[in-house]
Amino acid sequence: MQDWEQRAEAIRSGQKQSILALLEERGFVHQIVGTREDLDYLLTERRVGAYVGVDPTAPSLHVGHLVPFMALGWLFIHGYQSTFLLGGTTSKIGDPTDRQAARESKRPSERKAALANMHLQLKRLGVTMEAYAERRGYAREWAWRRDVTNNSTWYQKLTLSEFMRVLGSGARLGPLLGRDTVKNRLENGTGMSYAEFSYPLLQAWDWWELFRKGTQIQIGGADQFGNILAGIETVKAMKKVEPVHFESDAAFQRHSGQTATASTSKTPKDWGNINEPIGFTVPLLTTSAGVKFGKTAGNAIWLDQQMTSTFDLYQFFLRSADADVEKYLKLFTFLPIPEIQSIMEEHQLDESKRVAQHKLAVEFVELIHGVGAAQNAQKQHMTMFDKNLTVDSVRASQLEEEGKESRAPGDWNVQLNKYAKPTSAADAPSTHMKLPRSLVVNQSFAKVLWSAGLVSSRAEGSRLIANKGCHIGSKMARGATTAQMGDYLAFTPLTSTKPSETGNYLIDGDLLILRIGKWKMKFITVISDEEYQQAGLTCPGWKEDDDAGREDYNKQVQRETMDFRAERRRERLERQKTREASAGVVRDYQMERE
Ligand SMILES: N[C@@H](Cc1ccc(O)cc1)C(=O)O
Repeated sequence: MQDWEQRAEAIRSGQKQSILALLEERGFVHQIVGTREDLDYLLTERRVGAYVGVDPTAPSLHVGHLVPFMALGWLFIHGYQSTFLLGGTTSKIGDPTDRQAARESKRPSERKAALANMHLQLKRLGVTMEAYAERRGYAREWAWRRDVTNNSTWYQKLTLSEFMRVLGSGARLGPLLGRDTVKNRLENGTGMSYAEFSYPLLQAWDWWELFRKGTQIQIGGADQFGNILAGIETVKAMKKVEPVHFESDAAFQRHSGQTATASTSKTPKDWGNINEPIGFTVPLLTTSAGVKFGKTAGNAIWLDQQMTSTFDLYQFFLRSADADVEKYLKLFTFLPIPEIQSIMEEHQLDESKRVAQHKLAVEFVELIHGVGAAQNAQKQHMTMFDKNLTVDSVRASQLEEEGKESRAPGDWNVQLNKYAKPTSAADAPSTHMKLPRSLVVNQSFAKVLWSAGLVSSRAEGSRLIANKGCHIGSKMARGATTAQMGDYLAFTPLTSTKPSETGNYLIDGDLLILRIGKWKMKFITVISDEEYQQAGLTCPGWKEDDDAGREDYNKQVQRETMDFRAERRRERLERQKTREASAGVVRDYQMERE
C-alpha cells in the first residue's frame, strides 16, 4: 500500500508515466467508456481490478484475442488484479452485437470441448505471460494476481428472483432498445430472441459479480463498446439496490468523509467517480492490406498448438508487413518502447532481412508457448529459408517434429472434439506433414496441393500452378566433388505436368518439398496408405476418414435424438401424473362437498 501511494504520488507530480498513458502509447486504447480523466485517476489512485471476457464460440483462442489480453497483461504486471472471464453461460446465447442473425447453436459436446480447451488455454496463457514478463524484467511481486473464472459459476446458483431484484428493477429498457444491433434486427425483420436481447444484461451481471470484489474496469474488443456501456449503467443501477463497499484503501477512506492528504494535488470533489465502473475498448486490428488481423486466406491463426503449429505461428508474424510490424511489437510484446525503436532502426537498414518481424515472431511464440518453443521455431525458420538448405536438415527437422508429437500427448491441450477440430488440412497449417502414397503418386499436382492443405480446391491448385505460384524443391549439385553433390535444395517453378510424372518429383522416393509464394513451405513425407490409416491421419481427399467421421457424427445425432425422445417421454408421463393427481384432488374436493 505504501509503494502504491509513492507510485501514485510520482504519477501525480508528473515524474512517472501513468499506466493509462503507457497503454495509450502502445496503442491499446481505442475508446474509453467514460472519461479519460476518471479512468486515469482510478488507475492511479487505486489498485483496482480489471477483466476481459471471451465466449468460447470457437474451438480455440486465436491471435486476435491477444490484444485485449495484453492490455490486461500490462495491468497485471503492474499489480492490478486481472481476471480472464470465460463465458460458459453467455456463449450459450451468443453475443448478438453486430450480428445479422442469431448464431447457430452448437452441439453440446462441441460447446463443452471448446469450453474446456479455452479454459486450459487461458490458464496456460496466464502462466506463460507471467514467465515472459519476468524474463523481460518485470520482477514478480506479491500484488500480481490473476484469475480465470467461468461465468457459469454464478449462473448455476443465481435465482431468477435475485436477478430481478438486483438487476431487473434498475436496468432501463430505453438504452437497450436503442442499441444499433437491436434496432437493425427489428427493422430488417429478422427480429431477435429474448435471450439475445438479454445478452448485455448477463454481461452486466458478470461485471457485477466481479465488481463487488474490486473489478471496476472492463476491457473489450472494439465491438464491445455498447456492452461495456450497458454494463456501466446497469452496475450503477445495481449499486443503488445493493450498496458496494470496497476494501478500505486510502483513496476510499479519503473519499468517504476524510479530506485529501496534503501531498495530493486533487481536491476532494474530484473523488467523485472513484467508486464507479469504467472501461475501455482496444482497437480492431486490420493489416495494412485491409485484412482482419489474425486471418490468413480465411483461416484464423490459433493459439492451440495442434491447430496452428509454433512454426506457423512464427511464420504468421514473420510475414507481417513492414507497415504493421512496429504496431504489433507494441501490442504483442513486453519490450520497452526504446528497445522497439532501436529494433525498428536496425530493421530499416535492410528491410529484406525482416529483423523486426523475426523479433516479433520469436517474442510472440515465447509469450504463448514458452521460450523453448520460440527458439525452436526460430531455428527452424533460419534453416528453412536459408539459401543453403539441405535435404539432411529437412529430414532432421522432420524427425524432430515427430519426436515432439509422440513426446507431448497434449499435456495442455485437451483432446478436441472431432468436429471442433479444423475441417481441412488448410485450417491447420503445419509445415511438416505426411500424405498417403495413393494421394500423391499418379495424382495431378493440383490435387496434391489440395490434399496438402495449400489450396482450398483443386481448381485453385491449377490456377496457382498456371500462375507459377508453386515451387518444387529438388536436389541440386553445387559442390565440385560428387560427395557434395545432390545435397542442397533448389526451388524451381512447377509447370503443369501429367499425373504420371508426379512421382518423379519425390526426393529419395518419399519426400516432397513445396513452396508457395515466398514463405509458405510444406515438407511432405509420403508414407504407405496402411501406415497413414493406422496413424489415424486425415486430409482432403482421404475418403476412409470422411466416412468414419460421418458415421461417428450420425451415431452422435442418433444418440441425442434418442435422449430427446426419452426426455419427451418422461415429460409426457410427468404430465399424465400431474393430470391424474389433480383429477384426484378435484374428485376428493367434490366428494367432500357432496
Ligand atoms: N461479449 C463478449 C464476451 C464476454 C462475455 C462475458 C463477459 O462478462 C464479458 C465479455 C464478446 O463477445 O466478445
